[in-house]
Amino acid sequence: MDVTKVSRVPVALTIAGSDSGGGAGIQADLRTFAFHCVHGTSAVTCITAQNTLGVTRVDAMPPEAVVAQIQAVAEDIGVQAAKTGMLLNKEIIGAVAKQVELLQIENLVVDPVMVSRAGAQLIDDEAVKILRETLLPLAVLVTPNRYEAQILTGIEINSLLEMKLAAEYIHQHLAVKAVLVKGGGMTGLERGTDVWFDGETLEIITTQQVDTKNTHGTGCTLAAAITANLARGENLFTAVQKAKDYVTVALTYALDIGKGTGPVGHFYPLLQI
Ligand SMILES: Nc1ncnc2c1ncn2[C@@H]1O[C@H](COP(=O)(O)OP(=O)(O)OP(=O)(O)O)[C@@H](O)[C@H]1O
Ligand SMILES: Cc1ncc(CO)c(N)n1
Repeated sequence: MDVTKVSRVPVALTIAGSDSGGGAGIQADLRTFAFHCVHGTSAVTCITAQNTLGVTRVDAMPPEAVVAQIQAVAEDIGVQAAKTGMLLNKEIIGAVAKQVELLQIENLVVDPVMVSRAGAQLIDDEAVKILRETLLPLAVLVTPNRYEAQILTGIEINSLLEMKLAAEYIHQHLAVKAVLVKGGGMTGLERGTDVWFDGETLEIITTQQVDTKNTHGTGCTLAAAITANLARGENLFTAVQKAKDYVTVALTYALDIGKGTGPVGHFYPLLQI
């Protein structure tokens, strides 16, 4: 039998927390990379005990362990694009930012995980400050949800207009190249509509609204799909548009598991083939 070797495969790195329930974090990211035929590598920042009902415990990794994982991947395998998710504390955020700079990791997507879907703040104010000062300036894109955009801007977001104002504010004041304010946490017509701003173009990115309660991991999945598309060489805006389409299909195939908010169906679109 002939042995076929894939000699060139794009590599993406996720720097994020583990979700024992398998719906968000590292688990969602690696499945999303795999769906996009991108080799997924990871640096685990924390271990969450989590299911569809919520998070019951979080254990942080030592920052040195996070650094060692990033270095092991970057120095040998190489990284075409990377994303950060739940970074948890200021020590891990600072250490990650330093490595991204040292190893010259380009195509960095920062999903600034700060608030749980239930509205609880996951990282303290000092960690938000370090994130703003050290990591955001290194990102090609930051993807806050409604609540994270509120924390980053101080603007209360209840409408599309306020999402636009927040996107403009984040670009102007936080030294990021581009921003996508996500609308999964909005109500009414804005639910599922995102706002993109790169300093020149403000775009409303929308697909059809999916009527499901099972939306766990949508944010991780979107950022991971953008990262995978960047690793494949897409330009940033196309990477975002394609990722938005992927999340919408994955939401359509969301899994009705557990008693709470189930995860999106990362591979279920394949069942159609
Ligand atoms: N019901 C829905 N219909 C269509 N798109 C949705 C829906 N809910 C979320 N989305 C989309 O999913 C993506 C993720 O946005 P969301 O605001 O849910 O992120 P998030 O709060 O960070 O997610 P999570 O914390 O659950 O991982 C966005 O593109 C958003 O528009
Ligand atoms: C580990 C982890 N990362 C990110 C999120 C946000 O969805 C979550 N719930 N858990």
